[in-house]
Amino acid sequence: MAILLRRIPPLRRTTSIIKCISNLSTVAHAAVDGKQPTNPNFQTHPPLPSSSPNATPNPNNNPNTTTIPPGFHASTANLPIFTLPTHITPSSPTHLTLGQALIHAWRRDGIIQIAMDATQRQLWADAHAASRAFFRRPHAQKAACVDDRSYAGYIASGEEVTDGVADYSEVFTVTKDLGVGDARVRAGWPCHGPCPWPEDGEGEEGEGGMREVMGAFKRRMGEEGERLLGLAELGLGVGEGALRRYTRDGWHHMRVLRFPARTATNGKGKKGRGIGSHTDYGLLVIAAQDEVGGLFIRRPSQDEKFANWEKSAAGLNEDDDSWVYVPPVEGVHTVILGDMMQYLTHDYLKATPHKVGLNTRERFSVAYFHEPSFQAVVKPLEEGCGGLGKPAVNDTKGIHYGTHFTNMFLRSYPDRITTRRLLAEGRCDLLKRPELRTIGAAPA
Ligand SMILES: O=C(O)CCC(=O)C(=O)O
Ligand SMILES: [Fe+2]
Repeated sequence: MAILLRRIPPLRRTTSIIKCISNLSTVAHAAVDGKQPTNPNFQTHPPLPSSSPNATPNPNNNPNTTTIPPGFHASTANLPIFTLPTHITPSSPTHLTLGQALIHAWRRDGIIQIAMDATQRQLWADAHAASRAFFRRPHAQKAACVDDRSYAGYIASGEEVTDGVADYSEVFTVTKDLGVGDARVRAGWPCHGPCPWPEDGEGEEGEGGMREVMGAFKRRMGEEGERLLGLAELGLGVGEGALRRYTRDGWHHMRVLRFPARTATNGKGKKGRGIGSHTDYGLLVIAAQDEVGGLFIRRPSQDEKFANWEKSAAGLNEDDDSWVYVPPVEGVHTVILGDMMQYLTHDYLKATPHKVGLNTRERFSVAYFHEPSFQAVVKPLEEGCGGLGKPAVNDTKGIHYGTHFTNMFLRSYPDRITTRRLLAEGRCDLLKRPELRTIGAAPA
């Protein structure tokens, strides 16, 4: 189906200062924006095809401003919904056009929506139910789900810190589930260890438990992540595998999140703030949210410069008015970009700053992070690839993803047992070892 080329609806005002932006076509968008995000170092990317395969306008067509959390002033996004093919064929003109449309949408909006298929809808329903059941457990049971080698497991409301302020999110993090016998765990690799599932030690067989449900959800998200990267390679014109070479043995992880109602917090954070403004670390963040609403993003802008791997982008512009509210749309995943995508593409695709506000009711979401391997040294894509042109910085050293991930988790969880053990045992030094830099590292 085609993206409809239509006139932008007039800006509508609701009781609060909510602007309605239609993102249904490049032409319409340019009318709002007046400009496409550009980097003077790069050639202009081909324009978004006016009719793009596999993209439908949001059937709501009226962006749902009614779910915006109280106290927030923001535009409301009305994003097209893309449908992904089951397999990517690099020689397919249709897939090329779709890849270009995705790249354009990310550069324009900072976020895209992907239609869930029937299996994904079921997996999300199961994950949502398992999440509700987990967070309903007594605090002592949840708090027991920690491990001092990995960052997997429970994070209480107020335990995570973004830009020095406690987040009200309550989280169950899923990282690669590695037993204590695993060679990497035995060698003390930072962040490597078991995932402490709530059903462990409860004598259940595990069927239908959190491990199984979240595992199935995560695997399916992983397939979607690979398809999206395949399409992104086509859309960027960077050659098959230019992005996916990093995701072999990817350090994919997931955050299962609950946000309390704004009136039901424990007082450790800031009123109405669920998670502060931040960018995430890797390539893609694929997320599902329930019907409550709370996610805000910032669209890419030439005026906003940040590089989270050099200097924390957390808290950036958190309280200004230029945020875009992403209303929940049933049956879609949203996909935003992470730091490594920004670095790889020399800022052509920027990491998407986002934050979460607390609503009048509790909210549940799951964010899946499609990442490079922990051992990957990520290098900017080569000069001359597709529309990328000349890198802004001649950077040949690259970024070791495992180090970036570890730094981000040390910063977010200063008091966690995992952080204390990691620092006490001086295990960050291991991150420099050649066996932790086996993908994309310069030959010794
Ligand atoms: O809840 C959401 O929609 C986003 C959560 C998020 O930003 C995160 O977990 O990093
Ligand atoms: Fe995030």
